Amino acid sequence: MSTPKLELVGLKKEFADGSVAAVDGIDLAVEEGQTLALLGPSGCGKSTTLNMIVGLEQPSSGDIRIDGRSVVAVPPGRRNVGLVFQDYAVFTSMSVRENLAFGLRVRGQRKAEIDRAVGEVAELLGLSTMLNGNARDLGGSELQRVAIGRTLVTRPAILLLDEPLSNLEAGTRLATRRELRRLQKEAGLTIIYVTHDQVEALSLADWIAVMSAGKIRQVAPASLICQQPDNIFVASFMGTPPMNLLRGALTRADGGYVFRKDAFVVGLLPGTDIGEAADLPVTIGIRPEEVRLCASGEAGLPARVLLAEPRGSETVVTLETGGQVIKAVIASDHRPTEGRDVMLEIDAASLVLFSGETNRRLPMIAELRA
Ligand SMILES: Nc1ncnc2c1ncn2[C@@H]1O[C@H](COP(=O)(O)OP(=O)(O)OP(=O)(O)O)[C@@H](O)[C@H]1O
Repeated sequence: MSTPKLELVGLKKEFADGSVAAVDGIDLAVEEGQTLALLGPSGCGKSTTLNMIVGLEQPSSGDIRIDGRSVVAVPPGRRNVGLVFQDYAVFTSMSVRENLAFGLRVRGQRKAEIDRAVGEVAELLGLSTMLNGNARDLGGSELQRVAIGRTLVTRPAILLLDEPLSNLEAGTRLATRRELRRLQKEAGLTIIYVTHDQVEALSLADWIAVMSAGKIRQVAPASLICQQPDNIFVASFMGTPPMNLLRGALTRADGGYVFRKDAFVVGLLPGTDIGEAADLPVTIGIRPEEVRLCASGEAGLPARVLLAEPRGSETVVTLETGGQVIKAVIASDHRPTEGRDVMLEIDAASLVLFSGETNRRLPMIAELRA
């Protein structure tokens, strides 16, 4: 296996005045050319992690390796890591060109080299026609691109982006997101992208690391993390709306198992062997996208529609079934009326089980079946 571009090993940060660790022993590897999103609620330790990678904060313990070499003792300017904050850090008294050239000029590079590097980065970021304009005349998206460009001209081995889109309004944010995606593909950069916005993380990153309370709860490909959360924290954090989580018990039935919570009963695939989980308390995870409303006359679980909230082509439906309240996401053209009785179907192969004791995912039923 190749050496990861960046590796965090048991990385920990305790601030002098705090009783809890802001970053509590995290392990993470990012391969060259990958974009990894560090995703988690406010205060979970994302920025502190970035600050340690770039060298603005010193770890309490653990190691940071770039290309296999520890950089903990290397001063920030020599780590070859670029950090872009949400506040653009652009000099509004300067032109775009001067802003882009700044980092190379302070390093004493020759004018010809600076011009070439600035030209390349401006081209990559779609700023070529704006080079002579003043930064104070730029809009939010352009300012953010200049901020990224100022970092890119120094050719960082790793680019760290800390909530780079959060100061932009919705329309500009979408456009800048597309620009970032293109940049990342064209320049083959290794990027760590900090955000609390999962839609942004899912659309920009190849891998997602979900953080809470200073710890990494799961690292998984963006395409898998919603379907296969490792634990209840990730299951309840990912997805809009997140997975329905019901705590109940498994009992054996007809050579397979059923999950029961009061009057809510759902069968698991017959013949599924979930070993130690049998007769133990479990939490079942039902993705809202896997709850289907049956056509009229079709048999299913009886339910009542409590609420139907359209959001464009999809509608989030809140249902009461067997004494439980669950959410379903269905196509808006099949939107049911509030208060109506319906039948629903839940695909047994899509259910996710968590141990009631450890809150960790038990082997996926779908995996066992494969
Ligand atoms: N310089 C500091 N001194 C003391 N505590 C700090 C310091 N910086 C951060 N913290 C604390 O460490 C924890 C993690 O903060 P951090 O800013 O890394 O989280 P975050 O996930 O980036 O949050 P946000 O999304 O709000 O920026 C918080 O409890 C915060 O109050």
